[in-house]
Parts: sequence; structure tokens; C-alpha cells
Amino acid sequence: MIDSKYFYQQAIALAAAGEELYQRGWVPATSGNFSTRLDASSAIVTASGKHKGRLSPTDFIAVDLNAQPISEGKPSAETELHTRLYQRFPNIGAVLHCHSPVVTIISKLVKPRDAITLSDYELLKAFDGIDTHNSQVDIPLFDNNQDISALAKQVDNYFSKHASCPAYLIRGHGVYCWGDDLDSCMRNLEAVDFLLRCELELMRFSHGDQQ
Ligand SMILES: CSCCC(=O)C(=O)COP(=O)(O)O
Ligand SMILES: [Zn+2]
Repeated sequence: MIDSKYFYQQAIALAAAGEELYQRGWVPATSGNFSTRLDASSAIVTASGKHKGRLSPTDFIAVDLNAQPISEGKPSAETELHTRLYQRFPNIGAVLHCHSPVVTIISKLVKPRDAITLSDYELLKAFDGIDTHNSQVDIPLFDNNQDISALAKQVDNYFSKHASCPAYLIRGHGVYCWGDDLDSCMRNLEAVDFLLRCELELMRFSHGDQQ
């Protein structure tokens, strides 16, 4: 049974987040998808193909954690990438997927690598459980795949064997980021984008040094 009042509150909060992310240029041209957990076995996710900066409460679908819709409409084509995370990490309450220029560019630039290591940044402390710059967070990278189910399984397999981190990248595609609730998910997403922008700039400078 869907709690319609809670569903509506979550839809309003996600629509506001979408507007903010669109203003930043992180979800251009209908890209991106957003979700929050409704309860232990369901989530609310954006409808597929909608403009993510102009969402209304009718642009959201309730799904079970096997990515099957339990309310009217067509959920995001990437719903399983959300629901697998809710299954893997029972503590998380929100997942945001964006196509910002920074994550898209860096995911293509570091082609042979399967992770980007972030270390020695004060901003790492934005992530839950990190209390010193002297920490290391590996953001994994996966090749893009139109078979979302296969990609979701690959991601889940990675997180079954590796320490948790709040995000992963899909090459030439974008970032998936999560948090205990929507606010912490937004904070993690801002931190990931900032830190990857720093990495991108550092690559640019070190490349210049070699010429
Ligand atoms: C135009 S972006 C291509 C699809 C995509 O990557 C995306 O994030 C949006 O897909 P959705 O089905 O959630 O609208
Ligand atoms: Zn996408």
C-alpha cells in the first residue's frame, strides 16, 4: 500500500532537486533520473523521458525493489540502477543520477582505469564516515551498456566485494550518487562533482608540464 501523502512529499522534494540540478547544467536535455526510498520494499522514481528541471508530482512512479512499477506510468529506463542500490545498501534513502560535463568528460579521459582515487582533499570530509583529508575514496567506473539489467548486476557485484563509497561513474554517460536522505545525497553529489573537477584540472596542468 503506497502512502500517497509521503509519495507526494517526496515527489515535491525531488522536483525541487531536479530544478536545482538543471540550473547547474547537470541534467541537460531530459537526462538524469532521481529516486527516494518509500519504505523497505519500494521507492519513488522519475518517469522516463521527462525534462528533469521541470518535473511535477505526476512525473513520478512508485516501483518495487525489483524495478517493477507499482503505480501508473513508465518509470525511468534506468530504474534498476536505483533499486539495486536500495537492495544492496539498506541505509540509503535517495539516489540521484546526473550527466554533468565534469563527470562525463573525466569518465572518458581516464579510459583504461576502472576507478578514480580521491585522496588528500579536505572536501572528502563531506562524505559520511570520513573525518580527515588523509583518506582515500575510490570512485569506480563502469563501461556504458544499453542493457541496464546487466549493468546493474555488474555494479552490484562490485559493491558486494568493495568498500562502500557514495558514487560510481558510467563511461561517457554520467554519475550515480546516493545518501541516507535527499539532503545528504545532494551533498555527496556536490562533493563528487567538485572533487572530480579538481582531478580534471590537475590532469590538465600535469599534461601541460610534460609538453
Ligand atoms: C537523453 S538522456 C538518455 C537516457 C539517460 O541516460 C537518462 O539518464 C534519462 O533516462 P530516463 O529514462 O530516466 O529519462
Ligand atoms: Zn543517464
